[in-house]
This record gives sequence, structure tokens and C-alpha cells, in this order.
Amino acid sequence: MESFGARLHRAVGERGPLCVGIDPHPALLARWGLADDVDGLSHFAGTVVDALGDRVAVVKPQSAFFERFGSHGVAVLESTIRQLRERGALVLLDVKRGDIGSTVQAYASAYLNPSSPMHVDAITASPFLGVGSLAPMFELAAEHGGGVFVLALTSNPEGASVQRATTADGRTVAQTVIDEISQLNAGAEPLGSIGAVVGATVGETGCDLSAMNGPLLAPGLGAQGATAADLRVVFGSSLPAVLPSYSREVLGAGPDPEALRAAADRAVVDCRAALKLS
Ligand SMILES: O=c1ccn([C@@H]2O[C@H](COP(=O)(O)O)[C@@H](O)[C@H]2O)c(=O)[nH]1
Repeated sequence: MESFGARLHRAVGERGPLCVGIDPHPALLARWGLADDVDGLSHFAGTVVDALGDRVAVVKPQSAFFERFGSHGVAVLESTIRQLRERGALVLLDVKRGDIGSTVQAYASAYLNPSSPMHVDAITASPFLGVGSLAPMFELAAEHGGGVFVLALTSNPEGASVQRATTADGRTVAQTVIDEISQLNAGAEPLGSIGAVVGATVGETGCDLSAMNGPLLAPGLGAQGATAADLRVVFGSSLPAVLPSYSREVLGAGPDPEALRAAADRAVVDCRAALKLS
């Protein structure tokens, strides 16, 4: 079983360092001339799948925008996930799950078990109940070649008061998350399967990311104000592991599929330059 880290490394090599989010905001649905209902949602997601599913390394549906329509929206999400995977994109479902370990086990089987209708390549997870509470996700991910991206330094301004707080041993909360992930990824080649989320908006992290050996998902580009050039300040020598993520910035170019593809291509060019990839 090929690991998620290896699959991600290959996908980025073939398609470029880019994750595009599917975030069907009501304002975007309106801008695309779509109704704010399940049909609009389905049309929006289908257009992104057709335009980018065979082009972008990672696509990140934001679960909240599908859940908003109840079971019908979740059905659209399931179908979107299936279609993206058929087109060769890695699917990172942004659900930010976390709970006590016995419940995390159920989340893990919902998203990381290949027999689940919602099976994806990777999910986002919240470490607020302790990174150790996410162990069932890490274990199922390892068993089935999946990945988990754990929140460390999020892109929103409110995150810093918790994530940059200092723990009893003098490390920040974010650093303790990074250090626990580093242990899980130790020795993995070419890249570990447990990632961290570090926003492109956060400026200097104050964290030592050098032992991470896993992907660094960087949201906050575009609509939240960060630019590809900011990635250098945030990630320094860890730039090669960064997976830049854009949602509204790229989606705003739609609904024309050619315009969506052009926006994604521009983002790849900018990110390659910022990450110093050829
Ligand atoms: O720290 C984080 C973690 C997750 N996100 C999510 O990424 C996208 C960002 O959308 P944009 O339109 O590019 O701003 C969205 O789904 C967030 O929930 C994040 O922004 N920051």
C-alpha cells in the first residue's frame, strides 16, 4: 500500500504544488448565476470537478458548505469526492474533526476506511483534545494509505491566542503539535503522511518545522490576504514541504471552466516561483 505522503509527493511532482478548495459560499453561487440550493451546489461542484479534477494535485472540498444542505448536500459531497478521485486528484476533505479517542475511531472509519461512501485521501483534524486523541485516525490512515492534516497555526487571527500560548515546558502549543507530528513521520520517505496546517497569513511562526518530514498545508492565500511571496517568510527552509491552498481566489474566476483552469495555472506558477521549484 503506497502511503499518502508518497502519493502526495508524486501528485505535486506531476501536477504542481497546489490545493484548490471547493467552498460554495452563497455569494459565489450567486456570482456564478446559481441558486443557493442543492441543484446550485451540485452544479458548482460538478463544474470545479470537470475543470480541475484532472489538473490540480489536491482538491479540498470544505464539508461545511455541503452539510449546510443536509443529507442532500452530503450526497453531493459523496459524489464530488468520487468524481475527483476518478479524475486523479487527491481529495483532502476539510472537516476539522477531533474528539475523545473512541469517537475519533468512528470519524476515522467515516473518512479513511476505503469501504466508506465518504472515503477520501486525507482529512483535516483538530488537536484541541490532544494530538494523542487523534491516534485512531493516524492508525487507519497508515493502514489504508491515507493522510491527516492537523491544525497547528491556523490562518485566522483568532487562532494565535491559543496556538502561540506557551506550555509548561516553554514550547508553544503549535510547537507541541508539530513535535508530535514529527515523531509520527520520523523515517518516512519521501514524505510522511501526517501533515500540519500552517496558515500563509501567520507571518513568522516561531516554530521549528525542520523535523516535520510531512506536508504543510498553507491556507489563507488570496481571499484572506496572503500572497505566494508570503510563504517564504512563514516557512523558510521548510518551503519544499508546503502545499499552498486557495479557495475563493480560484473559484471566483468561474463558472467558465477555461477561466477556472487559467486561475489554477496562475496559482501554480506563483507558488512554484515562491517555493523555488523549477
Ligand atoms: O487555518 C485554516 C484552516 C482551514 N482553512 C480553510 O481553508 C479554506 C480557505 O478558503 P479561502 O477562500 O481561500 O479563504 C476554507 O475552507 C477554510 O475553512 C483556513 O482558511 N484556514
